[in-house]
Amino acid sequence: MRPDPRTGIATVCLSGTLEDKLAAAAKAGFDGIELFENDLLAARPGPAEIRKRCADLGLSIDLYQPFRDFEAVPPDVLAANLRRAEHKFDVMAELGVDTVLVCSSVSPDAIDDDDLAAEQLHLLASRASERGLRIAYEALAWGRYVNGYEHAWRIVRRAAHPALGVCLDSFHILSKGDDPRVIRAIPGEKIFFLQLADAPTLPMDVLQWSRHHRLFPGQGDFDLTTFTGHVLATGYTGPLSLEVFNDVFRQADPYRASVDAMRSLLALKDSLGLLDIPSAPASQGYAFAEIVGDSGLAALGFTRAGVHRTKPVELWTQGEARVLVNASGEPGTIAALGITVPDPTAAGQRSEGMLAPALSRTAGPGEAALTAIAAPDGTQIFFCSSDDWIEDFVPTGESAPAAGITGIDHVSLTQPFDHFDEATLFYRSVLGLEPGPVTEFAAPYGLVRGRGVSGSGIRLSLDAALVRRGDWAPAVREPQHIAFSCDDALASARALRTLGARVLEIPANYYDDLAARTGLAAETIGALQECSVLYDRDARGEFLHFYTELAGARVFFEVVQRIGDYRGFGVVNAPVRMAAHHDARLTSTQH
Ligand SMILES: O=C(O)c1ccc(O)c(O)c1
Ligand SMILES: [Mg+2]
Repeated sequence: MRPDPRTGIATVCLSGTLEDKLAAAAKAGFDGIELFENDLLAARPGPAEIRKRCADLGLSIDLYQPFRDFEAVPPDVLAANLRRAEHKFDVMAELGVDTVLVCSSVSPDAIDDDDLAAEQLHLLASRASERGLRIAYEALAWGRYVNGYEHAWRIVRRAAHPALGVCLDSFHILSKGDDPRVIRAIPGEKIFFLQLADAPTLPMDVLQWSRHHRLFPGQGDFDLTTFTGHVLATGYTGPLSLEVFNDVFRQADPYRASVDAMRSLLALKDSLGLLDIPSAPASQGYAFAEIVGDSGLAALGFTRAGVHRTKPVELWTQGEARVLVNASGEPGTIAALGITVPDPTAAGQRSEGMLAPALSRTAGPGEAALTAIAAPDGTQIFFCSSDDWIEDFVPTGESAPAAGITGIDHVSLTQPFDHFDEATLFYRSVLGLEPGPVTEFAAPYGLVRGRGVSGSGIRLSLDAALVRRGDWAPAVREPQHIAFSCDDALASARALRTLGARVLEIPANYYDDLAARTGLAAETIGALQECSVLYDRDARGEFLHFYTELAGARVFFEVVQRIGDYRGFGVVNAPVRMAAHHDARLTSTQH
């Protein structure tokens, strides 16, 4: 195995005072930091004291940043810039940091002349090296003349000073679509620093994109595994350091954000084969989903198959679908998911390696001891091997008429907006689920962002309200739901009605539009409408689905039929579903 690179995080990623940021980064296990100048300027302790604070916390200060608008300027500006630099060098000496990031100029004073830039950077590097310091030159994607890393490297090569190298920042390189393979042509010892950031693909101004929408690796659309692989292939031995400007992270609890950040580097290292932990479990699907409170599952054709030996929990089954109904806990929530994996111990070790909080469980004598972890939204995830856990339930011998439900298709978990990206990365890194595309839609009370994460037998749909809501929107959290699979949605909808289930009624307007949109035969539309079944299709197949009204305070059920290889979740229909649920909620509270 290759040597394990050190980890770093820029203080600009985190919220709070500099002291808060340092404490959080150290507690999350980072080896070092990039000290962002503004964080130093606003701090009460002086540079020497900060140096000591970092040393006490076991953090090295790996980079001082940024130094702006230095190169390729007229002589009078150069003199002022060198004066400015000497002052920074004094501060760096006190801090005990040896590398300063110089980002490419955005100044109107700058001149489009690589020779001049090289000459002046050479001068700066000589001044730095007299004091044992180094200059890492970074091309900002919006630099006035230098805005690509190959250009920055050409200038560094031309300057030919041992104290001058490049700083590579994945955002500036990948946001512009530059080819990262050329990195391999740079000698590792000339890469003085590596900054890592992911981002969603957004067709917008690159400066705004960079300053507000960066994400930790694995949360966005960039391929950071390949990118980092190129950098490590050069022999680069510096830290993998995160530089993520993100409005949400900058308001978040800095420790929680630091753990999320550290998880992103662990997952990145894992994807590069640099981590010695078990790989993500090859799950075989849902063992169970657990809800709290009265569920109305009987009307869905479920049988109360067992009662737990020691806990107030019932096992309800239909086909391969198994739902645990827990009488204790916060009513109307999805409390837990059970996932069948080949090796629960290995899955637990991986979870621990990815910083997932382990839950301690009390198993009675002879009961299955399940490995459990907590997802960011508090949902408990149990790793089950085979179906041993079912032995914990005493069979009731009851049986009830079924409604064609065959299993659990997916579970939809509503996320607090601020933890949406954290949740995606959590499921990706801990369970190996692959995120699908991000979708956004206008729901009755605002925009909602949704994203599916799925892999071997497990599908989760995550969604979050896009902006914080004011007084107008109802003060309820969006409900969560379990979607069951079936082979014939129309037949199941009819069976459920017969059993007395409250199927969510869909307005006629929806079916008018559906006819126009799909060209489905009138009889088909009529049957869908009669059963309040919604419809979607993609290039791979079709999707028929319907919903129940809210069963508890925050839980409802969906029944879905996938035809062909349809991979989505019927997101186009979500606004209609949400409006219908809201209607149903109003109607039930008025009665
Ligand atoms: O947005 C900026 O100004 C900025 C500063 C320093 C960096 O390393 C960077 O990538 C961007
Ligand atoms: Mg940068």
